Amino acid sequence: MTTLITNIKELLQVRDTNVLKVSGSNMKTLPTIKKAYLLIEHDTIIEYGSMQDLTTLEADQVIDATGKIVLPTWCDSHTHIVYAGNREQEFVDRINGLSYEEIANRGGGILNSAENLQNTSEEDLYQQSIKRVKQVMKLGTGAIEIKSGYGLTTEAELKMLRVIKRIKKEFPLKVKATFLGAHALPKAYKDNKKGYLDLIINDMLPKIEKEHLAHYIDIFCEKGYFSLEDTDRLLTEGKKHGLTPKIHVNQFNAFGGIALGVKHNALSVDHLEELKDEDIEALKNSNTIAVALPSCSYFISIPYTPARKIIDAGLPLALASDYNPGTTPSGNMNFVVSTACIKMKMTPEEAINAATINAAYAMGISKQYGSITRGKKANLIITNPVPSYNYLPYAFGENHIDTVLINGNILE
Ligand SMILES: N=CN[C@@H](CCC(=O)O)C(=O)O
Ligand SMILES: [Zn+2]
Repeated sequence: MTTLITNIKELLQVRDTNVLKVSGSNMKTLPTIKKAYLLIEHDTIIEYGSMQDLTTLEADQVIDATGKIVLPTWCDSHTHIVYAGNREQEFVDRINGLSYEEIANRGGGILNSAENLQNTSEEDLYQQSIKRVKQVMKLGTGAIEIKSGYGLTTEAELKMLRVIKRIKKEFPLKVKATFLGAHALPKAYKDNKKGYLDLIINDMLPKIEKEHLAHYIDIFCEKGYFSLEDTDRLLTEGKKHGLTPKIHVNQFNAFGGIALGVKHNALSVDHLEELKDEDIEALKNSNTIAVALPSCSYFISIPYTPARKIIDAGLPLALASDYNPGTTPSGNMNFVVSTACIKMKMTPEEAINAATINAAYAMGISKQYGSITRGKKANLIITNPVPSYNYLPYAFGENHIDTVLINGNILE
């Protein structure tokens, strides 16, 4: 099966195979081809170029993209899209004056979602979660990382990871699974953090490895959750089971978690709403990418990750949704890109780079996803007719997507 897209107003993010992420001032450049075509064979991009160089219109399917922009689908490298129920009551509680921390201290927050999930069957959890997966695919997400972390018992963590595995099997988008057993201290271990970490290390990790349930290991390295010492121990143990670190860090407090992540060769350090100069220094000359989650800052009114400081220091930055029931009940990457431009002063070029090629890097898939490159997966967004790509983040809140293709197939 071949698909030819013709008359593309502008084809965005055209890259050579060897570009796996872009850093610093290079993020300001978004390579494009105006008046372009793109040819897909089965699930793969095989050719593209200027319309004037197109020699044949022969293909099983031709899509005329006159006036439209084509770009790679979003890669969402940080989500908690598998969860049960919602936390709309906490949303109202926060409007009425309670903070995220106060709600958590009352047994709400992550523990609230964990209780709900523990009482939800695997089938029900799957059904609730795939509604959101279908939604984000329509919004242009073609690859997604999904974390566990609302189970907090061996049984419930494995349930979450099996649901993620099933999503991976049943849906065409690329899925990477992350084990986040150390998301919060469950009630049963309120005064026994060591006991809970022992449970994760001695019981959960071997089972996860045996069933091949995760690629990455995460921990909420934060005051009131898990310390540097806990993080060091868990990441060391996780790596023994073949899991690469990707950690939640510097969301509310900066106390050295980024340097620790870099020490463990973490693929990404995520959140970074609080950032010190030494954190920036720690990231320099590392393979670890910073991931910002602007929808989380928006929803719970915390500072935005200082993107300018990160990029202007020559570092790469990725953007992700953080889709979860507590701090970000939205997986809309179009909103993430707009918000990064509006609130974090990222240029449209930087934001699109951050949500495609750099986001693919942050989930370890940039060899196959995140740019328009011969041989990469044909995961594409075709927009409605728009004046330019600047219009996409500019006219925020409006759906600019006409068609999404995943593995070369039009999403119905
Ligand atoms: N900060 C830790 N984890 C999630 C939120 C968890 C929750 O409140 O349910 C996050 O990334 O924002
Ligand atoms: Zn998160």
